[in-house]
Parts: sequence; C-alpha cells; structure tokens
Amino acid sequence: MPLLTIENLVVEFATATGPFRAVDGISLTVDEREVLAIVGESGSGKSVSMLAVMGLLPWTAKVTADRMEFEGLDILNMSEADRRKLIGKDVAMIFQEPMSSLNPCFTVGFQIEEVLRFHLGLDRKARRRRAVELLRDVGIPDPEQRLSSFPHQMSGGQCQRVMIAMALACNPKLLIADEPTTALDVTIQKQILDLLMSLQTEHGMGLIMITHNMGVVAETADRVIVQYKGRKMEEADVLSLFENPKSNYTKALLSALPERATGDRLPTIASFMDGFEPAGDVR
Ligand SMILES: Nc1ncnc2c1ncn2[C@@H]1O[C@H](COP(=O)(O)OP(=O)(O)OP(=O)(O)O)[C@@H](O)[C@H]1O
Repeated sequence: MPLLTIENLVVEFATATGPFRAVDGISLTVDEREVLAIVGESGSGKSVSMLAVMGLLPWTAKVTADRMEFEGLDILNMSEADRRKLIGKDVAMIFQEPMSSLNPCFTVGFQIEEVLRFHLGLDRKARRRRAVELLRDVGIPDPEQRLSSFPHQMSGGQCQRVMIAMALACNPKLLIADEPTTALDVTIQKQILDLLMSLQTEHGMGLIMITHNMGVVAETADRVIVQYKGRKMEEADVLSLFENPKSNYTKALLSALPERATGDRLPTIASFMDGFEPAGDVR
C-alpha cells in the first residue's frame, strides 16, 4: 500500500471576483522510502496541493477529492482531532521561509520540545535530551547552548536546520519539503539538500520535494510529477523525464536550463504552451 494516495484533488478558493481553481484534478501516490518531486513554475498549485494534504489551507479553500489517504486512512474526512494527531507526527512539512516559519517569540529549544510534548508526551528531561540529539543530527554545533537561542540569533541555514529537526522530531513516515532551499544562499542550498537526502535515507522516509528547480529534481528524485496551472502535465521516473520528456511543458522546462540551450536566448514557456487551457477562473 502506498504511504499517500491522492485521486482527483481539486482546490478552489473563494475570491472577491469568484471561485479560483488552484488545483485541478491532481492524482498521485508516494511509497515508503520513495522521493517524489513535484516540479512546476510559481503558481502551478504545488504548495496548495500539499497544504490540502496537511489540512493547512484557509477557510476560503474548498478541497474535494475522490480519495485522499495516508496509509489507508481517509485524511479528507477524518475529524480535526484525529488529523492533528497525524499531522506533525507521521506526516511533517518544512517550508521555504525558515525565518518566518519559526515563531520569533520562543527559543528554538522550546519550539522543538513543544512538538515532542504534544505528539509524544515526553517529560521535560526526555524532551531536552531528544531536542539536543535532533539539533546534533541536523548539524547544529553546540546543540545544548543553541537550544536557548531565538530564531533571529541564527542564520537562515541554521533556522532551516532547526525546521528540519522539528519535522523529524517524531520520526515521520512522510516528509513534505516545500522549496526547502529557495530562500537560502547558493552555498548553503547544497548543504541543506545533502542533509535532507541523507536523513531521508537514514530514516527511510517517503519524501515529497516541491521545487521549481530541475537541478534539484535531478539530484534528489526517484519519480517526478510536472504540474502547470493546477494540472498534472506528466509523471515519469526521473531518468525517463530528462531523457524522453513527453509533455510540451516538460520540454519547455528542460529547454530553459542554460546547459541545454541551443540558441543565443533561452526559450520562454509561453512559446511551448500555445493554446493550453489553464484551470484558474471557473466562473
Ligand atoms: N489563500 C489563497 N486565496 C486565493 N488564491 C490562492 C491562495 N493561496 C494560493 N492561491 C493561488 O493558488 C495558485 C497556486 O499557488 P501555489 O502557492 O500552490 O503555487 P506554487 O506552485 O506552490 O508556487 P510557488 O512556488 O510560488 O509557491 C496561485 O495562483 C496562488 O495565487
């Protein structure tokens, strides 16, 4: 059985000008220990589809699906209380802005320990011990001291390491990483990506890597879903996608890689997608 199964996910937002369909019939599965990349340009509905899985969308979002299951459990129709037990424990997510994802008012130690208290009910001593271990695992030097630091006292890369530590606190079976390196310096990006991949192998987690970067896809994924304007354009294993892309949009993304360029200028996506009917406004 796959870890996560989604069939025909649709997300519509109520907006001042009428309903807006951000995700239009996405289906996917992720297996244990598998790395699935979801790739597409900004606004293609990558984050919204995963926020729907986490139950983190605002009330203006209407989420429907034929099926949305985690290990066979219906996560679409489960109670809020049951979902809270699952989310953050068996399914965890890290976001693209580590600085704004951490609460500036609390020390990083408190924030990690809070996850351990809520989900695992560990006592104070055990929480402390586990928090130190987690910070060490994600490569933060002097973890005992760093527990009492506030997010603004740490660099962006260190904050992202703390976010990863929080996500891993309860040994999740599935980790969703939403553009985890986008907000970081190029040199730090590689370190964080390497860290994520080594933790994924070590913990045997399923991983969904949301990215707009084909380089990240090539380095991390087993399988890839290409998304455009809320729809799935193509799904393939990573090698087939790079060697033999089927959809025009995938071809466009690949031709936009500087190393694949043939002329003086990089082609634009629009020149490949003439006549494509987007989702979007559904009035
Ligand atoms: N709360 C909201 N209300 C209305 N529209 C929204 C809301 N949240 C997201 N959207 C719209 O849904 C679409 C998909 O957004 P989403 O954030 O999933 O894109 P993305 O592919 O993850 O892009 P990015 O990489 O920039 O995050 C966008 O057009 C966005 O403006």
